[in-house]
Amino acid sequence: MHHFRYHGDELFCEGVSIETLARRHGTPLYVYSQQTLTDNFRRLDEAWAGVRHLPCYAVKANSNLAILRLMADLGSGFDVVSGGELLRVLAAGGPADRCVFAGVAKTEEEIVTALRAGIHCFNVESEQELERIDRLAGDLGCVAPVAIRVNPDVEAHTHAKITTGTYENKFGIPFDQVEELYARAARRRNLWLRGVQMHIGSQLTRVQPFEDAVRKVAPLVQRLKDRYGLEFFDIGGGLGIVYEEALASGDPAWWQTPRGRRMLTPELHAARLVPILKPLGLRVLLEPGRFITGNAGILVTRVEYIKKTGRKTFVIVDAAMTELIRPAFYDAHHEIVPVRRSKAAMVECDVVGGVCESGDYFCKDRPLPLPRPGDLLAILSAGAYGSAMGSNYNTRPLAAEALVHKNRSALIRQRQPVEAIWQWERPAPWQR
Ligand SMILES: Cc1ncc(COP(=O)(O)O)c(C=O)c1O
Ligand SMILES: N[C@@H](CCCC[NH3+])C(=O)O
Repeated sequence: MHHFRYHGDELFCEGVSIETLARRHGTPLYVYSQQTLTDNFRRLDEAWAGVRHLPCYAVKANSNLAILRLMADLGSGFDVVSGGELLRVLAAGGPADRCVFAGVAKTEEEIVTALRAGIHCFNVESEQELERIDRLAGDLGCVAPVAIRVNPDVEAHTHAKITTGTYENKFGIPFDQVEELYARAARRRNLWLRGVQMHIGSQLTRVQPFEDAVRKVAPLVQRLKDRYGLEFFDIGGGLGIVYEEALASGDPAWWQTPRGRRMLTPELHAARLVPILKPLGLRVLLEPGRFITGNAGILVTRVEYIKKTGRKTFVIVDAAMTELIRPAFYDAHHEIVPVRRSKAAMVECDVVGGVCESGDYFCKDRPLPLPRPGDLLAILSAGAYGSAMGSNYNTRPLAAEALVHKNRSALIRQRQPVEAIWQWERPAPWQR
């Protein structure tokens, strides 16, 4: 269950009013519910109780230190995709030996950082990367734990920009080259073949692609395990969440939404995959990102102006694509609700930000109770790939973030001071 509810006409996160938070911290403001984050993690963890497993939270979804600290306290591992994400996890008190490191472009510096920290495993995405890791481990006099990321070439049936497991994508090693590559890797002296990894895409709302991929890869994993004594099979993340009826359905991933849309649940996901995975006798690693944080966060924004063009009604707000780029980038749907419910007439609106891009919108032609300047709106399901994809475009400071726990709230990221945006810039020496 997520914990964003109306009490009377006022929207709350757990026991704290959103209006109060907006007054205290200003807008645009991200607000996260600790209970929702905790419930989501535990729900997924319990769904997989039938097999030895470790959820490794995908840091890219939301990398705020307080959220990483919470995940570490819940016993999560971490999936990182850069040296920076690894250092964040360590800064948050997360254990290096529960970090898996994916990414197609790992630099020498990142690999050395990860080797020195003692990570659980590199998820290797090319033969050249494997050679590089082997050489750097030799230089450091250590052995590098590796898993090869398999690209199983299955269709994930999700948005084209977030599918990762076909040969059209840059990720992983083509399925039919994997066995050969393990054989070559086994001959290298500084590699420890520890597992196999895959990840087919994000925001999957059907179990079938997961099942297709796991069924296809499992026999290969069995052979590799027999040959090299592997410890784990990491099946990645990708569990989708409800976006379209986020508030009403009350649940981050529920079998059926109020309007009858069928969604994938972690229970169904596990129920279909555990029977295929358990006979392998390996620990199963999972890399959930969106499922953990997606519906645990909202973006609170204030209406600045209303503008009618004769063709459109624009609700112009103080958040923009710099705070939440998903609608601009993927045409993603995010539910938008008033922080204080009103009886205003429903009007078809475009809710837009102030960035100088026509693509800077949160919704188009959507019926909303027409707000007035000064009103607050909440953009829902914004906890994953929201703040984490924030940018300084148009010299806009990164938004503030607050975490709510029952009746308490804390600012877990202060709004970026505007001068901080240009603090590393300077005129060239020949300028005035
Ligand atoms: C390798 C890897 N693992 C995990 C994730 C997390 O995905 P999601 O947030 O969809 O669970 C991603 C992003 O798609 C990824 O690329
Ligand atoms: N950023 C994307 C998902 C990409 C997942 C990372 N591989 C989103 O907002 O949906």
